[in-house]
Amino acid sequence: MIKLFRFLKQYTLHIAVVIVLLFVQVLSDLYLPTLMADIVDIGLVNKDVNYILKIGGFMLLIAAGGTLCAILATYLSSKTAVGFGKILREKIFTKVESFSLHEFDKLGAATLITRTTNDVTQIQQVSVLILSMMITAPLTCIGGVIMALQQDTSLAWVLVVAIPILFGIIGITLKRGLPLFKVMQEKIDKLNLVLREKLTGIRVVRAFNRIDKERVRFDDANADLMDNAIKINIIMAVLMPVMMLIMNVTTVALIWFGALRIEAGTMQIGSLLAFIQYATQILFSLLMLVMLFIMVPRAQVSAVRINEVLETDLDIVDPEKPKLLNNARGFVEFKDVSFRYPGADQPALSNITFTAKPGELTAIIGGTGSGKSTLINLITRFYDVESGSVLVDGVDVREMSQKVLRGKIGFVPQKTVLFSGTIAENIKYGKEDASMAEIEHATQVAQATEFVSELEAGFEHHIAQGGTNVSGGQKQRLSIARALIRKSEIYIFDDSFSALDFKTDAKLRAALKPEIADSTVFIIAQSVSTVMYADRIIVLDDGQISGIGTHKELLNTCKVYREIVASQLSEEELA
Ligand SMILES: Nc1ncnc2c1ncn2[C@@H]1O[C@H](COP(=O)(O)OP(=O)(O)OP(=O)(O)O)[C@@H](O)[C@H]1O
Repeated sequence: MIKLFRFLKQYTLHIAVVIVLLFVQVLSDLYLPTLMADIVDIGLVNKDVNYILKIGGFMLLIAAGGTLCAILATYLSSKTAVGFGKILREKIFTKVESFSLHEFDKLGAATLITRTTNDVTQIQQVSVLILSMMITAPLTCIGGVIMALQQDTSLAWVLVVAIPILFGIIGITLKRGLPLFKVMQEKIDKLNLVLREKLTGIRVVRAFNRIDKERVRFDDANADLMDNAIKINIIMAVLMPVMMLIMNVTTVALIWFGALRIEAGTMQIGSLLAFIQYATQILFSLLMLVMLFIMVPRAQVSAVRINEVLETDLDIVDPEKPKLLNNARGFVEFKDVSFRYPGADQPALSNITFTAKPGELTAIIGGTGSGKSTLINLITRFYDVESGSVLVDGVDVREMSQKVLRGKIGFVPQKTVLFSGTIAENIKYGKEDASMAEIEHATQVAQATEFVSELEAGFEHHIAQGGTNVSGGQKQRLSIARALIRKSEIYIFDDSFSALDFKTDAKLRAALKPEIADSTVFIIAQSVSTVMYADRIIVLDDGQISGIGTHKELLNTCKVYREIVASQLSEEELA
């Protein structure tokens, strides 16, 4: 957790003020019992009303000052902790944003969400405790012992007995409680994972009548979390009364033995009362330390989880001195590229070499899992090559800034993603400052105008989270419009026409042609009719290029292509 405290730098002044305020508060708390003893032993014994009023008034002032310090300290420490939480969430979010797809896959969305929310909250809560108790508890404890001994040394043995018992109980609590606290976050993670999967896959869950099974899965995770929380609560439920019992027994012992000393004339009543108050303060401060000992380890688990995110070595980073690109606009070149997903035995792509120029349409075809999307992911630098190089405008993509690279690309992913917001906002996602005319034009080319104009709110129609309130084909067209509005040098359509009917597909491709005529275009498609007019068709088979050329050339030279064609086109079309 100490590592995380480096983010508290901007709150240094706040923390310093809190320390001073708490110091003053503790001093005032420690001074009050002594004053009270004076009132009893001097004021009451001598029936000196003036003295009682004077010291009483002084006590009121001191108490008011202490309270004011406590309020201010609590306000500042809460402000610091909340600010700390905000900084941590920002840091995690920024880091996660720079994750490569591999790092996302490794950690998973569910735990990233828990770490950004629940784990940060743990740290936030414990920071308030640390800020107040780390100062107050030890200071009160040490100060209390000194002040108590000043009142009477012979009763100190009662504390000498009580404190080790208290420490014994703290030890047992920590031994039993710590493992439970440590797994708490993992159990919350598990619950989030199940919940997330269930909610995102709700249609499949329903279609396959798996609601009951999924409920059991959720209930298991939920009950597991509850069981753990109950075990923790049982420990806490036992701990508190036991601590109170020790405190009360200590008080009774002090009164008992103090009374004997008073009777013997070796102690005054005021001193006993003050001693009892100091003993209570000492034991309470130890109780606060226990709370700290309980909370800190749990927050420590959260801190480790947060640090794990913050310290993740990024696979894909910008070079220190990104190369500037020459005037070329959209040249893409693969030079003997091989790539393997982390942990995979077999490479997903092997020895891929080709060049694509502006004005050219390159189509990629191949069976499922042949590496088509992987090839595209290397152009956008979602992953880095294992060997060889991918060049854009003559520069290795690893040597240019990711922002510049992706600024050149209009990408339509295989799995369409829309964000909650209006249709216009979703299209503008491709170009923030796009005018209404540009939005309308992109929509027109993507063949989405008709369905948008049929909507009551038109471009202001609200897209639900995940784009669930539009059809698959409509989503695809909006996602194409979003890419087109960028006027990119390189366009990538990853199986982007699959949800369109034949007529819309033909109309869209005709409208698309002039729009992307000067760009380098990649189309991944399963159907021969989509790829047959391409300038270059790359036929992938098991991660390798089994043929490259035009439709005609491949019919003569590539067996795999001929098989794909034969499975899709009729004899007449083939002829
Ligand atoms: N994130 C990943 N981690 C590990 N292996 C992966 C990952 N993504 C894809 N693969 C594997 O890499 C190979 C190529 O996958 P890719 O998605 O590129 O195929 P594709 O040709 O686009 O398939 P499809 O037409 O079904 O979309 C497959 O064997 C796949 O299982």
